[in-house]
Amino acid sequence: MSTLLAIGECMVELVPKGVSECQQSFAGDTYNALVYAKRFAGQLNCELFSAVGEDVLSINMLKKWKQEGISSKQVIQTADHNVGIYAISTDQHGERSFDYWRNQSAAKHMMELYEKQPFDLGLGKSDWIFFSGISLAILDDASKRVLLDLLASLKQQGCTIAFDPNYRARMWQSKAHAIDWLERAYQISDLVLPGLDDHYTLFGHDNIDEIVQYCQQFSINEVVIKAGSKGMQVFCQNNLTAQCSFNPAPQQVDSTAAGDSFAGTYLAARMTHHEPQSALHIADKVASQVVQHQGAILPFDVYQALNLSSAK
Ligand SMILES: O=C(O)C(=O)C[C@H](O)[C@H](O)CO
Repeated sequence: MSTLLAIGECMVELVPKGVSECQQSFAGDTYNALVYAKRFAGQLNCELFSAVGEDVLSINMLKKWKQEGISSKQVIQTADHNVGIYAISTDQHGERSFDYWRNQSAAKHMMELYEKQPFDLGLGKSDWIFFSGISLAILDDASKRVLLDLLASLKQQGCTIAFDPNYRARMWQSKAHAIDWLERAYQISDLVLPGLDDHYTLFGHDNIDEIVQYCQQFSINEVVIKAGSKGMQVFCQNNLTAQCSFNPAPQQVDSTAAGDSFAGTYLAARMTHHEPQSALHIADKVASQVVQHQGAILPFDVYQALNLSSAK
């Protein structure tokens, strides 16, 4: 059984319902991707490397992961910090924005805790590892370095590294700070999933070709570009290998996790030997459904109704 390890932070997710109630679940970009990977390819062993607290919400979170089939063997639990929280707001077009309560979260300390950990967490047993710009942004710079060094050594041991830049401006000191770390991440990645919006904001790239050209300075095997209304394209060893035109959802309710569901499904499809073209179509289908529902994770029955088994 192949293993996909995601690295990052899962939080309590709140969707306010009126003034005094919230729909509560658990989400965070790399965790979201992992859930969608597991749903698409149940045969994969899906694990999250993170840190959580010992508070009641952290404990519930671990129970939820279990229900989703996500392993928490690689999770470090600490009594010193609690789980982070975020709340989703949506505008009239279903575009989401987030408020965060995560400055003191356990996940921010995951690399310090990892270095003090007396046991081998067995991260090197992973076949693929997925991390994001948010996985880096939550860490202080010294911990970012520890994480990237760890990933570089896991890559040497044979793990395939996948990275989604997932830029969140307010989590970085400046654009230059984000670019510096993002480029270090690109340098060690085998597969990347850049979005045109992020590349436009950070580098001024305003089309797919500019992103492809920029990526040529790194030795990335597979570049999966999400360009919104300009569609999606996959480049393997710099050659256009697959593409999919923009397929807007009939109604967008909440854009949360559109990119994460796409990334997780794409990775799971590639890990289970789908060609890029097939992986792209399936991932797009999942993302179009995700934006029609509130919150990051689709209810299981809604996911099942997508009937992706015919694509397997
Ligand atoms: O913004 C973050 O850090 C999150 O991980 C929350 C959301 O689940 C994620 O951004 C959706 O893509």
